[in-house]
Amino acid sequence: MRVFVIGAGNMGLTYAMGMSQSSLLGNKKIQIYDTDPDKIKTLKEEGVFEVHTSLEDCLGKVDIVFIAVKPYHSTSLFEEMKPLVRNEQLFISLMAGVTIETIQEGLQIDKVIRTMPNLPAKVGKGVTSYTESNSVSRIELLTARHLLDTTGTSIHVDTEKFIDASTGISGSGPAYVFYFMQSMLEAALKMGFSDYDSKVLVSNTFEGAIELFNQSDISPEHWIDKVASKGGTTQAAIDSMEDNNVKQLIQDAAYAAFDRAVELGKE
Ligand SMILES: NC(=O)C1=CN([C@@H]2O[C@H](COP(=O)(O)OP(=O)(O)OC[C@H]3O[C@@H](n4cnc5c(N)ncnc54)[C@H](O)[C@@H]3O)[C@@H](O)[C@H]2O)C=CC1
Ligand SMILES: O=C(O)[C@@H]1CCC=N1
Repeated sequence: MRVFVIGAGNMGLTYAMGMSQSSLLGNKKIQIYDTDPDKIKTLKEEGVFEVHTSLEDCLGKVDIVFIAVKPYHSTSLFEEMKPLVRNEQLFISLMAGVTIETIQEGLQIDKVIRTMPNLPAKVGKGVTSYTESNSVSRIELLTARHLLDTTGTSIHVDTEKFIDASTGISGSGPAYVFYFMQSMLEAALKMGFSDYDSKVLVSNTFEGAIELFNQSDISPEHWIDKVASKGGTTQAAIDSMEDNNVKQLIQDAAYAAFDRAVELGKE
């Protein structure tokens, strides 16, 4: 199977690396293309992928095309791709907001899988939601799932609304976690800890909490109860967050990302 990735950025490279491990490729390398000459040069030197400097020599010959450019580059990219693509090919988009219909119309093709990945895919801990156009067969869907799972885990959703919604939860979500971490790091520094000690305190707190959560069926709310003693320190912190409506603010932020994904689809 010949797999081609367009856009060798955070996501494109991450998926290309993950998919390189897939048995579905046989002995073929992942093919990759980017418009940035510096990236092309580095990728050629590394020799992991079959690197292309134009679409003409390869796009028509591959089976699956991953599109991993920024949404605002999609219109011009589609113009360039359109004369070179075939309707039997499967297109898998990683782009936030860009709808299946836009991709079908832009490329004049039928088979599209729209996904929403996230950055922990870089370390094999990504989560990708995906949905497909009507003409994608069951076997193509299974193949796509296998490829997506090379970077972590995936969930199938029935409609594109859930792709936009998962953008607000898992796609943008790592940034919310980093925001929380940054806030805790800044608090630790203000309290007088060194950079190193602040990082150890914060990263181990996150890692330990996630591990506890993953190893049980207990909800985060109940875990909070296990940390908080009546009238104690944790309760003081949670009361402060509740008084400041932090939970609602986080939910508002997730909805802002969801709404922005829907908006991007209309631009
Ligand atoms: N970074 C993230 O955490 C997530 C990103 N996404 C989506 O993934 C897509 C890519 O995002 P990133 O990888 O973060 O962006 P990036 O900026 O790291 O990578 C985009 C790459 O596309 C290349 N490019 C631009 N125009 C091109 C063209 N016409 N042909 C070929 N290559 C072209 C750029 O040179 C760049 O290397 C976006 O659509 C974004 O919505 C989705 C979920 C998470
Ligand atoms: O911020 C963005 O638009 C992309 C989509 C989800 C994460 N990064």
